[in-house]
Amino acid sequence: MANVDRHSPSVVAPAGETFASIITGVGRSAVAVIAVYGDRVSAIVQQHFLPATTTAFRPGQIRYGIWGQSSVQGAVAESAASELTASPSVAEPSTAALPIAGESIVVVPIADDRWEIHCHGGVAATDRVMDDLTRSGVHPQSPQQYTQHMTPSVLVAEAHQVLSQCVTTRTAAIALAQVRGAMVDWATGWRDRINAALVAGQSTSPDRLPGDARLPDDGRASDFDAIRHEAAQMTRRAQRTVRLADPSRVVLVGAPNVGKSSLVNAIVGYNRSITMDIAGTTRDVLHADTVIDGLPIRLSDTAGIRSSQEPIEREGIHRARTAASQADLVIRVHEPQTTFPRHDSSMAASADSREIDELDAGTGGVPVIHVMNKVDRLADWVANDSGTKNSVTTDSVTKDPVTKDPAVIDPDWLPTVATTGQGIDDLMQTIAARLSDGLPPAGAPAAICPRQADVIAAIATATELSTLPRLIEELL
Ligand SMILES: Nc1nc2c(ncn2[C@@H]2O[C@H](COP(=O)(O)OP(=O)(O)OP(=O)(O)O)[C@@H](O)[C@H]2O)c(=O)[nH]1
Ligand SMILES: [Mg+2]
Repeated sequence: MANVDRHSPSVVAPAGETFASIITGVGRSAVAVIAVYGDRVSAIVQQHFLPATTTAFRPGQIRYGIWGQSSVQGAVAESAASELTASPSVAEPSTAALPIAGESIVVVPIADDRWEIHCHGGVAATDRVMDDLTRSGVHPQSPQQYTQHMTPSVLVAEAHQVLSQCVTTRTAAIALAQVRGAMVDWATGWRDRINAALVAGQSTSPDRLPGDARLPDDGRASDFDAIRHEAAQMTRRAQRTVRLADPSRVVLVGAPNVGKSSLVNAIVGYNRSITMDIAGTTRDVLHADTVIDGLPIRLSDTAGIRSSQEPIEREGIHRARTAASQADLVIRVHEPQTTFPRHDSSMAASADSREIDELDAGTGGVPVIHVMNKVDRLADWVANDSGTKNSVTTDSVTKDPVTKDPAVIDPDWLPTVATTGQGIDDLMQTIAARLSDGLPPAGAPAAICPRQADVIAAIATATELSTLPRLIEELL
């Protein structure tokens, strides 16, 4: 979580006072961030923090160490405090602050007057740090009061709001980068550059379109392309970043009995869904929340898709389609029997495959991971069927039923056995990797609410350089 942005909005705390505020949602996240700000922040934090290394504290560092109650109280601590405050940017760590029973934490000096303490997100750990700070004369404040102390920026206020709702370190890190000013810096940087370009270009051709080969490149065209390119990238990511506090929606869909519920149970590690060797077991959309690789995820198990006249099953299938079409990621589950079917020209079989085709069409645009479940049955299925009109050869399967031999399974499909856990780690890693594709890199600007996403989308599609300063002001 501790990625530092070079430039960050400064705090405006009353002279002589120091404040602390838990800026992540207490008990919601695995890691809590406590902002400490004001004149004496450096001295006070060092009364309690013993860093792992003894180099001087500098803004922008990430320092690991132990948080423990200081054995030094009163006048000694105060005198150390005033010395350190005199030259905070070259402060030597206080060796006087010896921890008694310490807890591993991270301290990040953001600026001379604003540090962050990253500790365990539980109530006990945050209470302890806040109590120690309060005893050292720090005034506890709510996140709202903290935001009021920040240099007024609607972007930072919005980021605080989102940060306090994030439940995992990965998502909180994205919001924290915005609290530290990633988006503010992006917007102000571009505003200054574009204003300069507009002033410089006033005497030439201010309405020139970017990339217009007939006009000489005076730098404005490439600036215009570059900001729109960056905004377009943020717009693509906005689908996910405007919902940082919510889990990613991962929906399992496929024909009945392929093992969707069994896969959900294998991923979450407990029997969330009923599984049974009867097609049509799951009737409604069932959710299970989990965290994979630091990402909050809501897995949705759904009814198997087939042609059915039964009203409850039909409604379940309708809900499955809707969930899949609104997903961040679809896990399309197959099994050997449905993937390599015997030639069955019955009305029922073709009606079922029409339903499945419709499902696949309805999830067009949503990223999909294909899973071949029940690969333990692959050899049996083909062997029992050898000599019939099956579409795979027995030879290619019996050699190694779990192989990703293209003759057996599409190489991009993940083989699993939900009932034994085989392939589940791979599946979870693939889910995390696909969801991470849509997230910004550490410290990058991100549109973290619909208002920001709308303005960024307008910047991405702007047709004239001269409209950008107004849009950027709107964002700020
Ligand atoms: N051999 C084998 N059996 C499996 C595997 N995965 C699931 N099963 C079994 O297949 C049957 C159906 O599994 P479910 O998880 O209920 O299938 P589903 O896709 O949720 O079925 P519906 O809810 O009816 O759509 C159960 O008896 C499971 O124990 C697997 O990888 N190998
Ligand atoms: Mg099921």
